[in-house]
Amino acid sequence: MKNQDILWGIAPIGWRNDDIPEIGAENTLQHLLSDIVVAGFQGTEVGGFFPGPQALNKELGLRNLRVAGQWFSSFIIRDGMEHVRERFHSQCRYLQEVHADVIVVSEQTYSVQCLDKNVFTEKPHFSKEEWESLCAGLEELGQIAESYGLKLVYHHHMGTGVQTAEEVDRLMTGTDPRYVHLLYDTGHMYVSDGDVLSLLHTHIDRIRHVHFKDVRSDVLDGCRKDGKSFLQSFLSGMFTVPGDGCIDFTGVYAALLEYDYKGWIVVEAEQDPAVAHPLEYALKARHYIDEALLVTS
Ligand SMILES: O=C1C[C@@H](O)[C@H](O)[C@@H](O)C1=O
Ligand SMILES: [Co+2]
Repeated sequence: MKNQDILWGIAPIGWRNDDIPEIGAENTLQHLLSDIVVAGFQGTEVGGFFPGPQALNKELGLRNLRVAGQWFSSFIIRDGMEHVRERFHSQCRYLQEVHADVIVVSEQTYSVQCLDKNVFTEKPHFSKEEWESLCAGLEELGQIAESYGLKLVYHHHMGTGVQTAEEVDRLMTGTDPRYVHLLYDTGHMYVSDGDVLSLLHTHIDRIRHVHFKDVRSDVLDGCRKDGKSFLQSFLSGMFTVPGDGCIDFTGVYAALLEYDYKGWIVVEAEQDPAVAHPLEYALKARHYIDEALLVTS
């Protein structure tokens, strides 16, 4: 059964968001992890508020949960590798101790992800030299990750220099497939390019981690029209859980199975937890996965 090669997770981002740490701050680790068990997921990703490895392993073990990975903001272009390496080693060490599979890297040089700028028109573009240093730096980080038993998966992201399918192509072409893998995030690709399947078909050989994020198209249109920032857009409800928006996840999931994808699919839907009840949305996602994806595969 191909389904068994896939682990289903849900990210803490619906409960608490590292991009705006004050929202959902009342949600404790124990609360989050217990909600994840109630909703029937096998694991999660590490949030900024998570404790050290010993305390985290204890809470995970009590609930039979696993950690898939954690986000790492790199500034290879802005700061150079000498400033990135040590921080990367330290995060890999942590992830190894909590038995994670991937480290999720996003180059944040010139990023408008957390700035009050129009995310639809003000994304950065890297020069030829910047692309070269980014690709070389990521290859080095990928080798470091391997030495800790982790895969470096690159996260294409709205408002950054690696956002569009064309930019992902450039990154994949410029890096060694042994060390630099790809995280496929449906929500970011839909908002950026309006199409989620092309990237999947083109780069399936590099995809080692998946984020299932859905998009409310009416909210997206409004945010685009109003020139909202990334943070304003998600607070307005641009993203939601799979099955609740406009992306056809049946096609995406069928393609992943067809290509024999093995690894995590993590539901990742950042919304304001004061508006979208995190457990309610986690259950909604689980119901959709069970009824629309798993029954037909
Ligand atoms: O994987 C992710 C991590 C978040 O920090 C980010 O802002 C979100 O959009 C995402 O896709
Ligand atoms: Co993501």
